[in-house]
Amino acid sequence: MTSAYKAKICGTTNVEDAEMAAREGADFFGVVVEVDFSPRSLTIDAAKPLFSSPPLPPVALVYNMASTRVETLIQQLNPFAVQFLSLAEASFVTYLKNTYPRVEVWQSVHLPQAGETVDVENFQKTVQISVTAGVDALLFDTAALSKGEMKFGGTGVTSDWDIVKKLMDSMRGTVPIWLAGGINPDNVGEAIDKINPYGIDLCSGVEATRGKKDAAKLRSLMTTIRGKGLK
Ligand SMILES: O=C(O)c1ccccc1NCC(=O)[C@H](O)[C@H](O)COP(=O)(O)O
Repeated sequence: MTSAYKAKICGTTNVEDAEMAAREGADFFGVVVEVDFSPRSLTIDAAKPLFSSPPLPPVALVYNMASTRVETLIQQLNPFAVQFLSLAEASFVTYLKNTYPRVEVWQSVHLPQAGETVDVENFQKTVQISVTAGVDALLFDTAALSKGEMKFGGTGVTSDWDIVKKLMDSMRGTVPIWLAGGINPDNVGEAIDKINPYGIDLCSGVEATRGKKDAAKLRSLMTTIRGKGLK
């Protein structure tokens, strides 16, 4: 039996944390690759040990990476999926799907933090373009300012879950939709109850220190996720 909700432990920087995520029952781990605004980012070379014999399907996250570099990443790391933090061109998504059929293409969509205005229609259009282009999954995350810089992920900040629900409900049944942004062991139950996503993606909410995961937080998170239903 597996949990009804998937869990992806992201911003993984070392093999020990990937193994810990697997032991605690997560389904995927994510590695941020060559993203300058992320303190958890690794170069392709530094990421190789995490991808060489992974304990879970590994996802490589990229932001505005040149298309040739994305192909180098795929050839050198052989990820389960490439997750675009910036909007991938529809033609590039189609090209990747045709050229590397075993690699999934995931697209992050960043909403402002809770309390800020959201152009829902515009988000719906963006998301529809990605789905039509053939992405395998969508991740609704939060973009937020930190120390004067806009960060597209790893913020530890939630977006407006009522708006996420509205967006998600309008896309339900197209591709799996993940919820990310400021989720932690204390609010994951409420997030699942409210949004009913395909899966939960999180990073800072299960860290002991920046870039290092915490076994107790991971266990607590996974206990709640598993308690939300079995299939
Ligand atoms: O972890 C980072 O530093 C990071 C930076 C830029 C993009 C993504 C990043 N992390 C990976 C993720 O996809 C996170 O799980 C997601 O953004 C949610 O992060 P958090 O709010 O910290 O749970």
